[in-house]
Amino acid sequence: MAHDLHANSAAGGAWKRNAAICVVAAALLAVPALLGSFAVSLFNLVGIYAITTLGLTLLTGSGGVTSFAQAAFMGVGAYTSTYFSLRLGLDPWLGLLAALALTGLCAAIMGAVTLHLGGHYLPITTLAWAVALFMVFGNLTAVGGHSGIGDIPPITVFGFALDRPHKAFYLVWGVLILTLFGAANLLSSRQGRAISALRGGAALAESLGINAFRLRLVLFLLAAELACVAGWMFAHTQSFISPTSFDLNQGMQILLMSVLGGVGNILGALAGAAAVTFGKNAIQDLVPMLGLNAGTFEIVIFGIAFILIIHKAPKGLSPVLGRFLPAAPRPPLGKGGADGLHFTRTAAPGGTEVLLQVKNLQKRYGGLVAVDDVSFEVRPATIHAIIGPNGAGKSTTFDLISGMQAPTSGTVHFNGRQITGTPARGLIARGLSRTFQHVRIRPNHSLLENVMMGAHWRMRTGFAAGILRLDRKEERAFAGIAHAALRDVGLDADPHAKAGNLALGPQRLLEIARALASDPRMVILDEPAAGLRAQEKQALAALLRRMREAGVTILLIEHDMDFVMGLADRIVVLEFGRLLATGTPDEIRSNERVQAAYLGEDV
Ligand SMILES: Nc1ncnc2c1ncn2[C@@H]1O[C@H](COP(=O)(O)OP(=O)(O)OP(=O)(O)O)[C@@H](O)[C@H]1O
Repeated sequence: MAHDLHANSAAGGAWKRNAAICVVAAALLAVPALLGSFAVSLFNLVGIYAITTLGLTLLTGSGGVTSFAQAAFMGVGAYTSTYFSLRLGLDPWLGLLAALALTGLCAAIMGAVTLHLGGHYLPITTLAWAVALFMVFGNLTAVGGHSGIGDIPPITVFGFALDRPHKAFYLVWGVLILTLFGAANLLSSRQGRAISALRGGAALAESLGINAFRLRLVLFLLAAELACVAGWMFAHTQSFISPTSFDLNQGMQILLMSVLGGVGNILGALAGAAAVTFGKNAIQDLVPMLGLNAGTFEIVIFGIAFILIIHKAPKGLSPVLGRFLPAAPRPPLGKGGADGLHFTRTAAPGGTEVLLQVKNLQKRYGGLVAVDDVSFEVRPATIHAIIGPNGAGKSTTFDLISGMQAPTSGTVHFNGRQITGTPARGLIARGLSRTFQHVRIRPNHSLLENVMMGAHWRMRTGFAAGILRLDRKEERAFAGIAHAALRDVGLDADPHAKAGNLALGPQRLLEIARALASDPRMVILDEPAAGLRAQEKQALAALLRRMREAGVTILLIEHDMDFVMGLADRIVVLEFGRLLATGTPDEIRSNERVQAAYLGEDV
C-alpha cells in the first residue's frame, strides 16, 4: 500500500513537472511573436548570460572553485570569431571552432598552473586574467581596439541568416535549453556526484578514487567553453563588441547572476541572469530621469546587492525557485541486492594470510617523530583496533596507510602488494575504503546518492555519456547496490531522504554504507563511535561484527575503551609514536606497560 502511495505521488510529481515544462516552453515560443525587437534582444542577452552563468554554477556551485574570468572567456569567443568572420571572411561557425580551441588552450594552461595550488590562487589568477585580457582586446587594432568593432555578420543556419533578434532568439534559447538539460543530466550522473564530492573537500573525493585536480580542470574547461559559446553568440547577435563588454565589471556581474540565482542551482543560472539583465535595463531607464549617471549607479547598486545576498540570502533565489517548481522525479532504486550486499573480494581465499602489513613505519615532521618504527599485521576478516593516548600517532598512522600522507620511511603492503606512498585515490580500487573522524557526507544529496559515491570507481560513465543520459542502465544497477548497502546498515527506510537531515549516529552509518558500496576488502574507520549514544554504539558494534562475518576486514581508531575491548580481535597500542603493545583485548588489558600508559583510565 505504502509502495502504491509512493508510486502515485511520484507519478503526480512527474505529471506536474512535465506540465510546467510545457507551459514554460509555450510561453517561450510566444516571446518573439508578442514582443518588439528591443525586448526580444533583452531576452537574447538573458539567454547568453544564462549560458555563461551556468558554467559558473557548475564550477563554483558544484565544484567549489570561484572564477572571475567568465566574461573574459566570453571575450575570447567573441573576438576570435569576429576576427575570423570580419577579417578573414570565414563563416561564424568556423570562428566558433577556432574560438573553442583557443579558449580550451587558455583555460587548460591557466588551470594546469593554478588548480593544484588550491586556496585562493585560482580566483586571483582569474582576476589577473580578466584584467590582462581587457588590455589585450583594447590593443587589438585589427578588431577595433578600445573603441570596439561593429558590422559583425550574423550566424547563418542552413543558409538562413539570424540577422534580427527575433530570429536569433531560437538559436540562443535552443542552445540554453540544451545546456540546461545537459547540466541537469550531468549533475545527476556519476560525474555529477564526483563534482559534488569535491565540495566535501579533496580528501573525500580522493578517498573515493576521484582525481580532484583533473576533475577541477575539466570543470574549469567546461565553464570556459560555455562562456566562449555565449561570447560567440553575443558578438554575432549584437553585431558590435568592445573590450568593456567583457571587462572585470562584467565578470563581477556574472558572479552576481550566479550568486543571486543560488550558487549550484541550475535554473538559478537563468533566474540570476534574467534578474540582473532586466535590473540593469531598469537602472539605465530610470536613473537618468533623476539626472544621475546610470553607469555609476549600476556599480553601486550591484555592489550593495552582492553584499546583501552573501550576508542575508546566501542561497539566493533557489529557495523561491524550489517553492514554485515541482520536485525532480526520484531516480529508480534499481534491481538487485534484495538479499543484501555481496562482497566479491573479501577474505580472498588462496590469497595472502596477512591482508595489511605495516613495517617499520616512520613519519617525521621536522624534529618531531609522529610515528616511530611502527610494525603490525592485520589478518583478513578480523577487527583490528589502534588505540593510544592523545598525540600517540594514531591518526598519522591511519593517514600513512590510507595514502593521505607519504611516510618518511617504512613500508605498507596490502593484499600482497606494496602500497607505500600510493595516493589515496589509488587505494579504493585495491579494496581499501575509509570513513572520516569528522563525517564527510554531502548533506544536500540523498542517502542513495551519497552511497553511490562509494561505487564511483566501479562505474564507467564519463562526462559525455552523463550529459547525454546514456548511463541509465549503469545507474539502475548501482542504485540497487547502494540500496542494498543502505539496507545493510539499517538506513533503507527512505533512501531518497536528504543526508543532511540525519543525526550524527546515522551519518556515521551512512559513511560505512558508502564504504560498503565500494566492494571493499578492508574498511578503515576513524573514531566511528565518537559522539554516538550508548544504543547507537551497540548498533554500530553489531554492524561491524556482521561485516566481519561477511569477510570484510576492519581497522579502526577508537578512544572508547569499552567499545574496543568488547569488539576487536586484536589491538595495537601506540604511545609517543611508538608501538607499546599488540595483542588480544585480554592481553592488552593485563599488559603492565599499557596500564601504566593509561594510568587512571580503566583498560
Ligand atoms: N602535519 C603535522 N605537522 C606537525 N606535527 C604533526 C602533524 N600531524 C600530527 N602532528 C603531531 O604528531 C603527533 C601525533 O599526532 P596524531 O594526530 O597522529 O596523534 P593521535 O594519536 O591521532 O592523537 P588524537 O587522539 O588526539 O587524535 C602529535 O604530536 C601531533 O601534534
